[in-house]
Amino acid sequence: MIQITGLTKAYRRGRPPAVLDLTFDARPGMVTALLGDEGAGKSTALRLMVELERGHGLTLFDGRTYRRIRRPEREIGVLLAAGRPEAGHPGQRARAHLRMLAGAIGVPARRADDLLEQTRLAAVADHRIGTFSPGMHRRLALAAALLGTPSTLLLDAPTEGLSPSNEEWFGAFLRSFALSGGTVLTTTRSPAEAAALADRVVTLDAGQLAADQPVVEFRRTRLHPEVLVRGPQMARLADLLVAQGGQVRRDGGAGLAVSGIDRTEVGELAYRNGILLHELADRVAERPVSYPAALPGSSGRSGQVSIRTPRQNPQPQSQSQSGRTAQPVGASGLRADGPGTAHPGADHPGAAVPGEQRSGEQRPATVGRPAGPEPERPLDHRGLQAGRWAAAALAPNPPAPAPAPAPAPSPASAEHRTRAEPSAPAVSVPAPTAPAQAAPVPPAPPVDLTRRTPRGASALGRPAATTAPATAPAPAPARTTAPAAVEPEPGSTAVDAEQLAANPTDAELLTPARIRGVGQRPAAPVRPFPGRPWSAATAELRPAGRAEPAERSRSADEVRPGGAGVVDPQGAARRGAVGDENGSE
Ligand SMILES: Nc1ncnc2c1ncn2[C@@H]1O[C@H](COP(=O)(O)OP(=O)(O)OP(=O)(O)O)[C@@H](O)[C@H]1O
Repeated sequence: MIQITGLTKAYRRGRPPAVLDLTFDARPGMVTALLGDEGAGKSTALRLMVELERGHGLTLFDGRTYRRIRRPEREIGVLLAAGRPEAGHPGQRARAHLRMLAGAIGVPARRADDLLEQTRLAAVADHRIGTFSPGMHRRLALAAALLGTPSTLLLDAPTEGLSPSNEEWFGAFLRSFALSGGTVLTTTRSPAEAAALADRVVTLDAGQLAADQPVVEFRRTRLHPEVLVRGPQMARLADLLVAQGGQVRRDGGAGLAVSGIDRTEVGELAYRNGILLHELADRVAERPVSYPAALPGSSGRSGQVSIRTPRQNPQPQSQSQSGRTAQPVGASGLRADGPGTAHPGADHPGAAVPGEQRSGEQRPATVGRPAGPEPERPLDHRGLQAGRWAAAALAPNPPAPAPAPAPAPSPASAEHRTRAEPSAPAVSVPAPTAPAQAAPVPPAPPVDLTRRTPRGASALGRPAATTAPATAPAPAPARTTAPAAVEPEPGSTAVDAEQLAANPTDAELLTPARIRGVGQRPAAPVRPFPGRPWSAATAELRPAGRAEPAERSRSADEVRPGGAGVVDPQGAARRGAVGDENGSE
């Protein structure tokens, strides 16, 4: 299961974002196509998901962010856009390349051979990658993505360069992968391809979600069949077709696109009238649409991300002091708030409706997506949501309202921190007895993760020194230091703050800075030769007679052998040798 929430990326200030507040799910057992024109933001979205790009938002793979997966190569197969990284070094042979990758991830070499068979590359397995066609590159890259036997595939334009027969093979492969329970998210520019490959089609327009539809709905609203006919006498044929009740429009110089009359009839009509045809074919055309109002069926899930505090968590099945029976919750600590849609954690039947505990009413607890086809939903106006998101990101933290007394969180909440296994059934939390003197705990506001965390603030978005209001008696665990509750915005995705408090790595991980990016600069300069005094290392690398004061701070580049401003003849010779080796391969 891939749960994508509020992905946003702006490459440059003042330019429209490449991806804005993108929120949708890709579910197991299904092929989900991310469809969009050139530059719609598909590749950027995929790169954000696997944290190759800095940005806002959150992507969970079976409840974990990419960097929290211990061995991602064994769980997620990634194929990025063609033209960026080629399948491998042009001088290397396909088999050797795949075996090398297999060794790197601890997979037996025979898996590489099997995948060469599966991807129809066995015949060219010992050819150099540099001699491969674009389609072969794609298949080799797909084989590499499959090496770790992943359960999830993220594929960027996987069919680019494939021949029609290999496209067919690839479609069948994706279908069988999904049927065996795998999750597939693949991008495409072609609506017809999306309709052919996918069970669900998510349409991106200029970086924003335009529609999220089951494929049947997509076909109905976005595609229509037509007949393409070409030849030298198209004007005459057009008159005949119109007389027969068909709709005809020009397609290129010597072509007609005909709807309302099937291919056989068009062919027969042309034959009876002695009209020569060069081409006669069925095709699927895209209906012209104006985004976003024309498209129904967006997921309705909001891109807002906020941390849910313990107070706002529905409690596990236990008798609280008030005598109410609380409902079991999902394992991942992430909930569905959005109208009619589930998101992180809410796939478990039994996930409780947020607000139940606040209102004190007993309501049916299940908010997971119902089995069977999804009901049609009104279009979610993304622009409005995005505007709210931007306003929230810019606004200062809202003042906390007065604290409201509430029952203490149950010890069963420790159970909730258990992560769900991929496609695991609902986690039914046992019903422990609530502590006899459960103290009321003041609730804390949800924190918008899309807002920058100020320096010195905790991962929950407020200074760690914030103290509990007087109404919160002891015992006071760290999380009870939160101020009063703020109603989460309907439709926001919530993260269990209790989970974050108990697991500092998670808390750290979910800070906006971490979600935004990777590759922060190290605080201290890197020493070129660990163990040696800094000044000695720099002196060794500096040309004779050009000594500098030892205390001068130098960047890692300056002191690295071969770095800028450094003479390192041995290093240069080594680099030359490597270059020759590569060239001669
Ligand atoms: N590294 C970058 N720096 C600046 N702008 C970028 C960068 N990468 C992508 N963009 C811009 O972001 C937008 C989305 O690009 P992206 O590659 O994600 O689109 P795409 O839908 O994958 O397109 P295509 O189908 O052509 O691959 C485009 O306007 C593109 O120009």
